Amino acid sequence: MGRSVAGQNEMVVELTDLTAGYASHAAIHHLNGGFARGSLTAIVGPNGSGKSTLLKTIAHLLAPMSGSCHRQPGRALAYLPQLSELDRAFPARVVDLVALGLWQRRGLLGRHRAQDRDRVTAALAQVGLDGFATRPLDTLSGGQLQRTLFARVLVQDADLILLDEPFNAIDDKTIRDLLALIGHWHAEGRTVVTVAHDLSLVRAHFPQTLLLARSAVAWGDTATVLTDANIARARSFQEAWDEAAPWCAPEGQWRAA
Ligand SMILES: Nc1ncnc2c1ncn2[C@@H]1O[C@H](COP(=O)(O)OP(=O)(O)OP(=O)(O)O)[C@@H](O)[C@H]1O
Repeated sequence: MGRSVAGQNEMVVELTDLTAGYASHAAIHHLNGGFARGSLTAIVGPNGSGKSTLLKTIAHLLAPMSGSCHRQPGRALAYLPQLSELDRAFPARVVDLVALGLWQRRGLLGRHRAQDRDRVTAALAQVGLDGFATRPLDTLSGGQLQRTLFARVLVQDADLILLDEPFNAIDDKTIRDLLALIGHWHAEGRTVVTVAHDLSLVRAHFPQTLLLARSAVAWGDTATVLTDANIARARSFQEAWDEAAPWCAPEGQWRAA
C-alpha cells in the first residue's frame, strides 16, 4: 500500500505562518507546524476558534490570506465536511453518494466497473449499512448519513483524511464504529486529522492534538497539549475575541492576560 510507518517524519501537510479566513476577517492566525505522514491528530478548541477554517484551508477550499499551507503532491485527499453543511434534500441514493468517492480514480464521466460496484457494496457493509444502497439520502438518520459519508471515504482510498466533527449528534455505538474505522486508517499508515469536541474521546483515541483558539495554543502529543492550563488558555483566548478587530491581530494580541 506504500504507507509504511517508516515515513513518520515526512510532512504530508506543512503550515508556514498561515493566516486564513473569510473576506477581510482572519479566522486562524500565524499557524506554524505540520501533520506527519501516518499521524492521527485531533483538532480541538472552542466554537468559532477556526477548526473548520483550518480543514478547509488544508483541503484547498480556502486560499491562505498570508503564509502558506503546503500539501505534499501526489497524496489523494478525502475531506468530510460537517453534516450541517450537506444538502440532505439533494435527490440521491446512498449508493450514489458513496460512488462519488470513486471519481478521483475514474473521473466524473468515467464508467464504473464491476469492481467499483463491489467496492461500494463492501464499503457499505464495512460501515454497517448492508441493504441501504438504494435508500434516498433524505430518509437517513444523522448516524446513518455519517456512516454513508465514512463509506465514501473508504472508497476514496485517500492518503490524507480530513474529518470535520464526525461525532456530532451521533449515538455511542456509531461513535465506536467510526472510531474503529479511524483506528484502521491510522494502522494502514494514512494521515488522519479530525475535528472533535469530546476531550476524553480525544485523550483515549488520538495520539496528537492541535489545540486551537485562532492561533495554536499547543500542538503535539495529546497528553502534553490537553493540560488544564492550556485548556484554560484556549477558553480565555475565546473570551478575548473581538469581532471588530483588524483583519489580523499582531502576534501575541490573543494571549490570555
Ligand atoms: N463562510 C464564512 N464567512 C464568514 N465568516 C465565517 C465563515 N465561516 C466561518 N466564519 C467565521 O470564522 C470563524 C471561525 O469559524 P470556524 O467554523 O472555522 O470555527 P470552528 O472552530 O470550526 O467552530 P465550531 O466549533 O463552532 O464548528 C468564526 O468567527 C466564524 O463566524
